[in-house]
Amino acid sequence: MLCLEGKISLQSFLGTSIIFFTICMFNYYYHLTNLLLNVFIVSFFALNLYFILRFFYNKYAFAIAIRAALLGLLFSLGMYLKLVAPSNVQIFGGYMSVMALFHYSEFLAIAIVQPKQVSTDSFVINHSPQYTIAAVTSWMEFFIESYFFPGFKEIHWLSNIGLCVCILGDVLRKTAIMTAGSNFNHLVQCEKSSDHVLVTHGVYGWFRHPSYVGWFYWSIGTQLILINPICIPGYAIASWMFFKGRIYIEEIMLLNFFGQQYCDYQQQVGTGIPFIEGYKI
Ligand SMILES: C[S@@+](CC[C@H](N)C(=O)[O-])C[C@H]1O[C@@H](n2cnc3c(N)ncnc32)[C@H](O)[C@@H]1O
Repeated sequence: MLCLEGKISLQSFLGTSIIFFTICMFNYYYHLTNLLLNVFIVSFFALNLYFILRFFYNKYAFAIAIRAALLGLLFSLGMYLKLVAPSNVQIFGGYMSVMALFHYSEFLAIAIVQPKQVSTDSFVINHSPQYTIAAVTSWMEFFIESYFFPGFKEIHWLSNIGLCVCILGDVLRKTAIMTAGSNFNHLVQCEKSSDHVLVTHGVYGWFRHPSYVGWFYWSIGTQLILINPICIPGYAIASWMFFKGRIYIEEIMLLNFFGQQYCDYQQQVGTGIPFIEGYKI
């Protein structure tokens, strides 16, 4: 059974996705309004969402509902742009949908496996200042290049490869969360809880850090979608450095928790991210 927070988020995400996508498609097929007007209509509804949700939900539920609803709106707006925007902007629509789906499904996955710990942080929207700076930098690169070299952003087959990388990365990450279940936590745990067990089956039999492997490739995939020649290597290097540090710290804790059992696991299974060894005794 999905917890209350999960249900609220699902209703809000699906509600706005379906409503806005239907409005956009109706407009698109019957040529009722043009693209810019549609973007304006969706933005106007987004403002109204605030008041509608505030009316229905208490403060806590509202904080979840508004985030999920806005992500649903971003998801549907992205799909719409992918279909109807000028050719050099279409790929930004795909990027918007991928981002929205990733952040919403992070929340939903935690709501399923860790219902007692789910909070607005579970959307990982404001993961860290570096994450936000990286996102804004990639948007700037996209729009500058799309203005000066529009043809460059029309290599759709390349962008679609990025889309596939993102989908596979996200599926791997969510599979890892589901496999680890209540042992999974967005924050690296420094104290072992009594019910924490070492997971080594399923995707944890392929890689020691499958959710990081998925996130690593997903992050590079987002830049491939945007065909951002500067951010593609930039994201690869930044993500690699981030996960190298994260895995090192996490494995010190895991060795403390599970001792020889974790040592044996390290011998049998690699981290999954190229050239990252983890912490070895
Ligand atoms: C954000 S999760 C990441 C899990 C793992 N590194 C991955 O990439 O799938 C971090 C939490 O998972 C726990 N964890 C990591 N690997 C684990 C494993 N194989 N079995 C059980 N718990 C694990 C850690 O103790 C930490 O609190």
